[in-house]
Amino acid sequence: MALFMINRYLGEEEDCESSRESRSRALLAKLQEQVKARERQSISNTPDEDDDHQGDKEHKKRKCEEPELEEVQCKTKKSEKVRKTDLADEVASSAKKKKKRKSLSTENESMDTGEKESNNEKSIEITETSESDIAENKKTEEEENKKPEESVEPQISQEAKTENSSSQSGFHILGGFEEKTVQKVKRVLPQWLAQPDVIQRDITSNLIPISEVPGICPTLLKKLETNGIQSFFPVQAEVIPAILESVGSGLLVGPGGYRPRDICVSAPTGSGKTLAFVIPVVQALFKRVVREVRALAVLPTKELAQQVSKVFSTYTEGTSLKVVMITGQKTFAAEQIALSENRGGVSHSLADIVVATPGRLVDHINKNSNFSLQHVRFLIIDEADRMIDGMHQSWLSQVTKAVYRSTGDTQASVFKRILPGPITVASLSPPQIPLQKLLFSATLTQNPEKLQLLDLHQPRLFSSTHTCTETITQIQDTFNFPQGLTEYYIPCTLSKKPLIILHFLLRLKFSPALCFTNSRQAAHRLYLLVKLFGGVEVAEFSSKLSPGERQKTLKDFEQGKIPLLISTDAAARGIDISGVKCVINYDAPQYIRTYIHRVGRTARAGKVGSAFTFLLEVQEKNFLQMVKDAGSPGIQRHFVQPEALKSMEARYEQTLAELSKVVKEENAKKRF
Ligand SMILES: Nc1ncnc2c1ncn2[C@@H]1O[C@H](COP(=O)(O)OP(=O)(O)OP(=O)(O)O)[C@@H](O)[C@H]1O
Repeated sequence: MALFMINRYLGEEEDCESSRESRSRALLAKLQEQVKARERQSISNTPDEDDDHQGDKEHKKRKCEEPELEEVQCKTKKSEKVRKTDLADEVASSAKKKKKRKSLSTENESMDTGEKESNNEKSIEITETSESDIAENKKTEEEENKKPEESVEPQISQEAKTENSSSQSGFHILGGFEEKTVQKVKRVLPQWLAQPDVIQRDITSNLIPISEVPGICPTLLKKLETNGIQSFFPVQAEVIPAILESVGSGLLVGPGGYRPRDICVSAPTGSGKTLAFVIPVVQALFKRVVREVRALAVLPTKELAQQVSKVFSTYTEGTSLKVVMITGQKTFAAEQIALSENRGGVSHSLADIVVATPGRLVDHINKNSNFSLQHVRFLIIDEADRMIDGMHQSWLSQVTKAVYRSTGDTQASVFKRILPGPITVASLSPPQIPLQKLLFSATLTQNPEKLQLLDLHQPRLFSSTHTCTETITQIQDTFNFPQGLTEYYIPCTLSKKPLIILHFLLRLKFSPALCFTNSRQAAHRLYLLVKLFGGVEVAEFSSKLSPGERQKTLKDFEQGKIPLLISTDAAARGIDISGVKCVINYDAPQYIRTYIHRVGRTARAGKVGSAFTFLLEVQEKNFLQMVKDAGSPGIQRHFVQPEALKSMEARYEQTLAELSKVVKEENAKKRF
């Protein structure tokens, strides 16, 4: 029975060593045969002019082959790495002999020599004569790796060609200028990232009745039905049983006494990721006896924390489980009171589930001595890619410290927590409460280096973007877009942008519409312009508003009181506003992740929606390439006829004049 599993990142190098050695031996034998044949041939040949030349060639070839032979012999003995070093040594020693040399730096060279030189620009040496040896050594090395079974004949004739051409110029240029098929650099991902559990992207045709998903308790099934959930979305049907399975042995020990695997989920915007963690976490906590903070959900913004806290509260309602939100919306003291109480001189937790923003969470860890994370079983990181980017705040290391903080209690507790190290018999005894990380995002990075920052334990990935290692050639991450989303771009000029917005709202009745700008100033200016133009109710949403104002604005927009909401990226991530028919990127987003989250405010939960991006001529090429590379199913061109805007132009000019007055007034007010 396997006691534990060791994951190795073997990549493509797996088992290459022995096959390379046998290939090297085969090549060596062939080369030796070849040399003997030529020797025989040269003895039998009568010397005429051509033959002399041929003899010269043969001599040169042999000369060229000698290092090749040596090299191959070396190869049979040494590993790939050592061979590379030998080659480098040969280059160096040959270089010493020749004094005249030049250095040429070229990126093409690195492509030609494939993996070996793919990372850096290389310095290529140009010498008068014997660099051909080096070149041939290199070639042999390459060809040996590529097609070992081929005869050496083509190499030699190619060699002769190179020599002919070099004899005209007097020196050899190594690589770079011949047309060669360039090998694409393949990205090698660790197995858990390369082979995830696949989640279906199409929600509507993959709904699973809630009763068919195993392990959900009757209380929660009833609550789901009460909240209008008859079926689970694909991400929920996959992830809920996986989390429930990891708490199969109870809250205090992992399955079989081992630490459970961390779970990462990458699924499109609006695919129902929130319920995918709320349901299993709530069900797992039903079993708890003493109230302690056992689940901690961390989100990047107050609005998102509020949204998630609301879902937790819905499913814990009527139970003894308590949800507390710490985001800075209330005062620190008020949050302290909500988190714990002092009874008989001993602090008792009042929360089972804490939903927090990282800044406020760190404040409580450092300044609230009654706030304990020592019993946390689930650490939920929503919008995980954004949270990784915010890692410079070191919130995660502070949380980890707080989770494994020693109480100073010298009494040996059965469930004492120590920072987990490698799995050994000693480390498994006594068992301890495991900390399981649950990561969720629509744009989870596939960059192992970034994910490494989260210190994941044997992670398991659920992803709707299934990419197999063999096919991955690009470095950029690819993502899945919601099935019901139609993407458009609108070629336009700066001055026409506001008119097109008005045309969309007033004529085409594209509402409710959520319009994104790249800055607070731009959002405010556009808001003023549309308001002054008249004919459509409009509101703005940005960090300029107070949390209360932001909440009210979102509510009014959701209720249909405001058909157009102009926002910064403050509303781009995670915000779930039902019924948004259309997203307009008034300013094209700079990053693909921003684009995916912005357009993901529509076409949610299996519904349809459209996204329009205004593009200036200079932006078109790069933007369309970025969207294509990210895996977009296709972005269509939508052209707005200038005639369609004509009738609005006079009023628009007038509005612009009014706008400059209003802006001046506002600026003057700010000064006083
Ligand atoms: N099984 C379900 N049946 C019906 N509606 C659901 C179901 N699951 C989730 N929803 C609804 O789908 C909407 C989107 O869900 P949620 O906000 O969890 O998406 P998400 O994947 O977290 O999106 P984002 O990546 O943008 O944050 C919500 O309004 C939610 O109530």
